[in-house]
Amino acid sequence: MPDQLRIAVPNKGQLSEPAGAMLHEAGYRQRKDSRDLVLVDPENGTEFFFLRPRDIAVYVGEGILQAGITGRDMLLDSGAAVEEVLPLGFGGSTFRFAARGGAGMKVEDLAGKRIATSFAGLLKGYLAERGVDARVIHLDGAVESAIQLGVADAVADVVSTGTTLRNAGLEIFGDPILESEAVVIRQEGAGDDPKIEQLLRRLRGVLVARDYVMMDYDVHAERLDDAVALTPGMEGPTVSPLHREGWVAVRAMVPRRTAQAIMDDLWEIGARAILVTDIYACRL
Ligand SMILES: Nc1ncnc2c1ncn2[C@@H]1O[C@H](COP(=O)(O)OP(=O)(O)OP(=O)(O)O)[C@@H](O)[C@H]1O
Ligand SMILES: O=P(O)(O)OC[C@H]1O[C@H](OP(=O)(O)OP(=O)(O)O)[C@H](O)[C@@H]1O
Ligand SMILES: [Mg+2]
Repeated sequence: MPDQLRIAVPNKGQLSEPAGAMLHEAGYRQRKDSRDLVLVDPENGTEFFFLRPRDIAVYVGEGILQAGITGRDMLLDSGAAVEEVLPLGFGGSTFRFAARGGAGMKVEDLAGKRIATSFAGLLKGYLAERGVDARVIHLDGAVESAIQLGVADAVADVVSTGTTLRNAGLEIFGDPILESEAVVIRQEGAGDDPKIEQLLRRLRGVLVARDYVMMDYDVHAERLDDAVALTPGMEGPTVSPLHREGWVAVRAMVPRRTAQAIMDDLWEIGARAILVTDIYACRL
């Protein structure tokens, strides 16, 4: 079926489960068995290919698959002809330098040193941009052992909580090399594709449904302007008359993160019957 949309999804690792969950929330079928390599979703005219996150940019860059989900760090490391089209808000990490604890190493000290990493392309690009002449030692993983074992003087690695580096007796130094998260990628310069646009609209809908809640409340009409200032909504809140004289009902989307604080403020201006509900899905 030539007009099927073909999408690459991480088959394992940190991005696999959250990527599957997000696609599921966006209305796509997801695999039941984590060993499945392909999943056909005929209702949505889409095929999902489960691949190593590191390889996804290659498949998309070669034009074999029309879009993929991978980490921004992996996309930049690959050097493939792909572009980021939508950040997805999970798989967040930073890519950082680290050295032996107490060594007090600085980025300027890296000249002439050996730096171990699994992201050689990304690191070489960063060093070249800053004119730092260091030797990059490319390892497949477990980079945090490289200093202890004497193969490198510093490492550049993925950091989330920092526990892995700390446990290896290493200390972060310098500014973050990169802030990464899971992203949707497409081939560079690929033209408009209505099926991709639909996928992106669905995923944006999931992001909004995760980040926002629906708030309903009643307030005296005299305080409506103050209330609207607290809950401006997307295009302005819906305001409906209430049977009770002088009162109105208001409905607006608000950020989930600040919902409790907004309820406190609404209460202060006399709003009552304040209700918050989840948004199951949306298209803005
Ligand atoms: N602890 C973490 N927390 C959040 N995101 C992470 C973490 N570790 C890695 N990532 C991100 O997840 C993406 C994929 O990394 P992952 O570690 O799953 O792949 P990998 O290292 O190639 O696979 P494996 O760990 O199975 O060898 C990268 O973009 C990375 O930034
Ligand atoms: O800062 P932290 O919270 O400790 O997380 C960072 C670690 O997580 C990832 O490892 P992963 O579990 O993917 O194992 P890997 O080394 O096999 O990639 C990454 O490669 C770091 O080593
Ligand atoms: Mg890993």
